[in-house]
Amino acid sequence: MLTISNVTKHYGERRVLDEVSFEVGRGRLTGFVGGNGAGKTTTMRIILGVLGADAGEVSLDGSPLTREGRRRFGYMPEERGLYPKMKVHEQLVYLARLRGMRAGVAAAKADELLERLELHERRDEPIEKLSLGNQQRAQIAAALVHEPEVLVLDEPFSGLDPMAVETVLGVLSERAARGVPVLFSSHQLDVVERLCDDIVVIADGRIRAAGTRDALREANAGSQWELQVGDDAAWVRALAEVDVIEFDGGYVLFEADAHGAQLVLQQAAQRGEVQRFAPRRPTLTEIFREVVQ
Ligand SMILES: Nc1ncnc2c1ncn2[C@@H]1O[C@H](COP(=O)(O)OP(=O)(O)OP(=O)(O)O)[C@@H](O)[C@H]1O
Repeated sequence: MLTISNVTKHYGERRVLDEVSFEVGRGRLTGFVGGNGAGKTTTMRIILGVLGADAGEVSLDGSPLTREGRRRFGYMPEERGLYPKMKVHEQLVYLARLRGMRAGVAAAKADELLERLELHERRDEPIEKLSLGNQQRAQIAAALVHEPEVLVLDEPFSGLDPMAVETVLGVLSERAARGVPVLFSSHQLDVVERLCDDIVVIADGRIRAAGTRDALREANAGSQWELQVGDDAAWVRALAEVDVIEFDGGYVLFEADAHGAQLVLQQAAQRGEVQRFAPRRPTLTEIFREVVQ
């Protein structure tokens, strides 16, 4: 497990990270979300050791990270930075070799990844000749080619079309399934919500929420409820204890306290078949709005 403990960072007088703590579990995809300037890139750079923290610690399985340990990390930086004139495959092999991989293994890994990321036909083209989406895939390949033990990716999905998002997600999920902690930042909350096991929300340099997706949705569930009955549910609108938000035939979304919700359930059961009754879980976008305020 990758553990970030009480990391604080200042730029001049400005505190851009304030006691940031969270964990990235093995075998899990963890989404790191926050608005522009929230502190995601700074945190990731500190994890990678590219930037020093003023205070706090990053450890892997309980041991503080060393320079040597970080060589086994895979990082896709925000500023990207492959060599524009170097051919895709050649570049991947070069990067893998820098991390100590033998030439033959590096070449095989590069081919395998290019195949997997559907970039194989471009293997001998210089990076600068690729479309932006394909450059992005090459960047992802560069972060993965040396079989890293930990993966940290800054906005890996930005600029990818929906098919490419699925392809990249497949590759990252495979790595996670092999026990690699995977942390990636994203502005695309719908993508994070769909893809991630765990979510970390940062705003103004402070962690506002962290945990499994389901636990976050549970914890931030308000007082909204959903009812689906076999017959018409118009009667719910007449109850004083309830505010109906949405109504469509047998479906009602309403707001009520626990007592009001029980009343609705009892009446629904007396009237006929209850097909579904549950608190409504908020979407990640709603949670995000709530916790960053
Ligand atoms: N080198 C620097 N010198 C001074 N301030 C910096 C520097 N790098 C980042 N900052 C500031 O630190 C804060 C956090 O920036 P950071 O890049 O970590 O945010 P982010 O969450 O990655 O944002 P984005 O989603 O826009 O990339 C911002 O207010 C930014 O202006």
